Amino acid sequence: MTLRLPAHLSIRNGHLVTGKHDLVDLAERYGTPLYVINEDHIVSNFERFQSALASYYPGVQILYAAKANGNLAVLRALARKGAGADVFSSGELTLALRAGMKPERLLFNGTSKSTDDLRLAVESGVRVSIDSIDELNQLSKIASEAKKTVPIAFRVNPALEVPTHPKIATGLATTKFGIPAGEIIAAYAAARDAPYVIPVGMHCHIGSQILDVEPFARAAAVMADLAGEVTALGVTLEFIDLGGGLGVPYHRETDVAPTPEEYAAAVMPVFVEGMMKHGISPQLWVEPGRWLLAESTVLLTRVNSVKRAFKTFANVDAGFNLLLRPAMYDSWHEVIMANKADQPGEEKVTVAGPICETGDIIAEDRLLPEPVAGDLIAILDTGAYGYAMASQYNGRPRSPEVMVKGDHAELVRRGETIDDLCATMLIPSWQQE
Ligand SMILES: Cc1ncc(COP(=O)(O)O)c(C=O)c1O
Ligand SMILES: N[C@@H](CCCC[NH3+])C(=O)O
Repeated sequence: MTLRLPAHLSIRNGHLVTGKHDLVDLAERYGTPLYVINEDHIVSNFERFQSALASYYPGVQILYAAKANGNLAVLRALARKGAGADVFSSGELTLALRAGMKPERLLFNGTSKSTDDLRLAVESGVRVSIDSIDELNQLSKIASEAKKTVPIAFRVNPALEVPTHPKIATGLATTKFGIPAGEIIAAYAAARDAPYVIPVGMHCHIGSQILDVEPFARAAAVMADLAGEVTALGVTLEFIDLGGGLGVPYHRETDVAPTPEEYAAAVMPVFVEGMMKHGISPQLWVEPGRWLLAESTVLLTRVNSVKRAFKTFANVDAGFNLLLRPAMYDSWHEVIMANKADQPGEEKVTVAGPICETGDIIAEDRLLPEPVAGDLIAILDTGAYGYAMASQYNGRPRSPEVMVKGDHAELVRRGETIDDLCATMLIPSWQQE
């Protein structure tokens, strides 16, 4: 089996290597489990995504979906290239600002923002994507008290079916996301009349891990039509945000994933024609997360023991505490024996995590070199929604993250310790005698 490896990975002296860095050496140096992020790969993905779109339309702004991995080093790598961010909480908003992103390039998304969230949005000068009329009224009140005008967008629910896992399809009529397209004009009219908010944008996001470009083109058409209607209402749209969602080929042998160029070729003519038809030229914003990050990162995990019982289990030190996707969405991640990367697969191996749950299986029945305790397994394509969804379940401190760039390799998040597990806990007074 020859896998199509992500561009930053190669095999040298039998070891899996990212850029110039031997992953077996990095695991020795930093211990396992360990996330290893390749910054060069992220930056080159960013540049490629941006130029694919910019070749059709001048005002393109990429807002990285910070939920994919909110590490400051990742945000900063992208901020230095001019990225903004889609932020979905006060935490993500603050991280993006601390990473150096400009407030006017941040869109504060979310279906359920608290009063504190809305206050922070007003204070920090970001754009806010509003998800209901109730939220519009709350924001208007808070902004009026602060006497500060807030630029807003509405999140449109375009009622589109998309081919992806039902848990990550966000543009269906029945999901919790957005305002139905049929009610959007009334929402802009309300915003136009509400004090201290100014409608300047329109937002949608139809779902994630979408491997077909056609739904994105349909969403662009819906948005262009609505933009025409909103403009007729007297609103000046400064941006239209088509969200993220472009998928990656997790099944590296079989998945056919659209490139950013194919995405652009499907979406941009629809978008550009719509803008010309309505005589407007807002910026185009997009919010990729997975496409920028997924392939940049491997999760290294050590084999603690091997058990041959019914099937061959390689019991490793990373489970769904560190990579939830297989347990949550039955997701597929390729696994490679990083210390035997040039050896052929000989045995069907099930890579099982250390968590006390039957579902804690990272990869099932994969042809790998015969495993022994001490082997190092690399789980590929774990840069998006990997560490970001990690937990301390089963009393397991979260792993470190290392970033590599050219010759450099440095920790960008230290590993938690067992003391960290207790650090936020308090013993109640009645237990202290
Ligand atoms: C509002 C919003 N924007 C962008 C994204 C990023 O999606 P993806 O990582 O699939 O590009 C998401 C996640 O699905 C999202 O909810
Ligand atoms: N967490 C999901 C993606 C969610 C996208 C956010 N709306 C995944 O791992 O695939």
